[in-house]
Amino acid sequence: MSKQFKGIGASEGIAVAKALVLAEDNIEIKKTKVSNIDAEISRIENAISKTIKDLDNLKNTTLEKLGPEKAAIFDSHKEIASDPAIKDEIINLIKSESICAEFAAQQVTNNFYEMFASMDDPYFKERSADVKDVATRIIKHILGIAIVDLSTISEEVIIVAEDLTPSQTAQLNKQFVKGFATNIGGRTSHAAIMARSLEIPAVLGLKKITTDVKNGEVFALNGITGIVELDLTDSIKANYEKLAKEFAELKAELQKFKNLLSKTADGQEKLIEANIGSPSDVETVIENGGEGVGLFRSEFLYMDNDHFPTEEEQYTAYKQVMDAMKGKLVVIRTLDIGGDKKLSYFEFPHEMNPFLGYRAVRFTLDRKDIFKDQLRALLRASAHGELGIMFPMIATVDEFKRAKAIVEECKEELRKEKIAFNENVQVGMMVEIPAAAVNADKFSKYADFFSIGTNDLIQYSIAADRMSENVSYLYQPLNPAILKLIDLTIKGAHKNNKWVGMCGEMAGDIQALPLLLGMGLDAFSMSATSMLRARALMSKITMKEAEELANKALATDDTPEVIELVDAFLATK
Ligand SMILES: C=C(OP(=O)(O)O)C(=O)O
Ligand SMILES: [Mg+2]
Repeated sequence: MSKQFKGIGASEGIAVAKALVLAEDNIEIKKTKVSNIDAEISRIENAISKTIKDLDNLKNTTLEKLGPEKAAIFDSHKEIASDPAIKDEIINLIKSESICAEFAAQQVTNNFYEMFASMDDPYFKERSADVKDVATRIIKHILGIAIVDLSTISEEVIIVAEDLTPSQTAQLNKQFVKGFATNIGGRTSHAAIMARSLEIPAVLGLKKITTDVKNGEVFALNGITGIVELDLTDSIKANYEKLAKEFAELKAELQKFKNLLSKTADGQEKLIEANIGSPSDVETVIENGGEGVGLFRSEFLYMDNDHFPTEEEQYTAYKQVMDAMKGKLVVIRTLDIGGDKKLSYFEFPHEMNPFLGYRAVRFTLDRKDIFKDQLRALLRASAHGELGIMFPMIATVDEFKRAKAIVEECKEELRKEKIAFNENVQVGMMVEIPAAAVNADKFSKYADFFSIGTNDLIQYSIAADRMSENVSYLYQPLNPAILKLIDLTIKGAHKNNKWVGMCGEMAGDIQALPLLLGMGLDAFSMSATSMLRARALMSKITMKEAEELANKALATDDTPEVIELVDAFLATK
């Protein structure tokens, strides 16, 4: 019998290969008293300069292999290695306690590590891994321990390790490293980000995979499901090999769609776009052939900050996205804060139901000062491409009109200040509250476009918290009641010749795609890695068959019937 372990699928793909288990760096360091203090100081100084040299080399190879953004990790490593505070503390400890350099280095870097690791903020938690990586390198240099170079691997393996440090991942050669499995780490750890850039399948957070699998043992890893399987029988192994081959073929097939327009089989053009949370996400959008950004969740600019970002700070971020998208439509949503999205520097009033409370446009309409900083930044960014400004959580026509009036007020200010902006910038709204969906034909008299936010629309329509496991059985995008609200929204927009997109997760759902096409959705905005699959499927569907399917689905009584219809339809594609 084979054995299965479940971890976090952090980078898609399937691999079957021999395990290369990396031994943990358990370097034993004794507290040794020394008499020659100067000699110890030169040992630490030499080790730090060797470390900095290594990091320069790693930065250069990463720059060549993965580009500037990934190489930047080694700048932060270099900052740690050359931090005078760390070096001075080590030297002071050597002097005050007359101890050896390695012990002092371990002591000081451990303090920094623990300080970062104990912070609540995930950013700093992850920086602790950087401190550890740099510290290990310095200590190995002090002790003259060889630093394993993973770039020399010359047979096909899956690397198994406690964690993979950024410097280790940067050395991996895709030709031989077929995957990696680690005890710790999650989807946002460095190892995960690197794995996705290198397109190496990875399963992280497997807890004790370094002891579960033996060095040299052939095992399988599925980066999509997060499953790792050991003690493979011949037939299970063959099945994984088949899946790996199919995955590789599918990926190659999808690449063909990268530079194609999104079209149905009968030539109806649509837009397939991406949702992003920060300017750095744009790179992946372009790599995956995105035809625009359908949702930039601007709240991340506010959440990753210690103050409300200024007009200038926001303008810089928005302009960066506009420039990178080179004239393709970029829809930026104004601040959608409140609910579960909190700010460290602002206290929201305590409410019984924060998701139904003071949030998003309800907050910005109340805090015109904060709203205007954002709107001015957005208008200024509109001069650099094709921008859509979008308001979240609009519930009434009056709210939309009030928000739009503030845009007009900002435009007037900018005109007076002779600051450039696009006079015809589109101003639209999210449809994520049932009241807006039901009356979409009224809203579309005023809004230039809609984007359906199904993540919230579903939870508000079915009264099922999108976060609750207990009621997840109710949270069904394919519920015919949800389809009816989507249909009303699309018809309501088209009645006044406005376009309508979708930026909730449902837009990237393969089962939903034929139905959305059939109902007439114009733009589909999803995670960047789902775009090519959606474009490929779209190319196989005619509008006529999609419309017939949607009509049948709208006439059903409940979700299982819709699923049955869609699955039968997809089986023919
Ligand atoms: C896209 C949406 O917004 P968010 O997930 O940010 O609430 C939505 O509600 O569908
Ligand atoms: Mg929402």
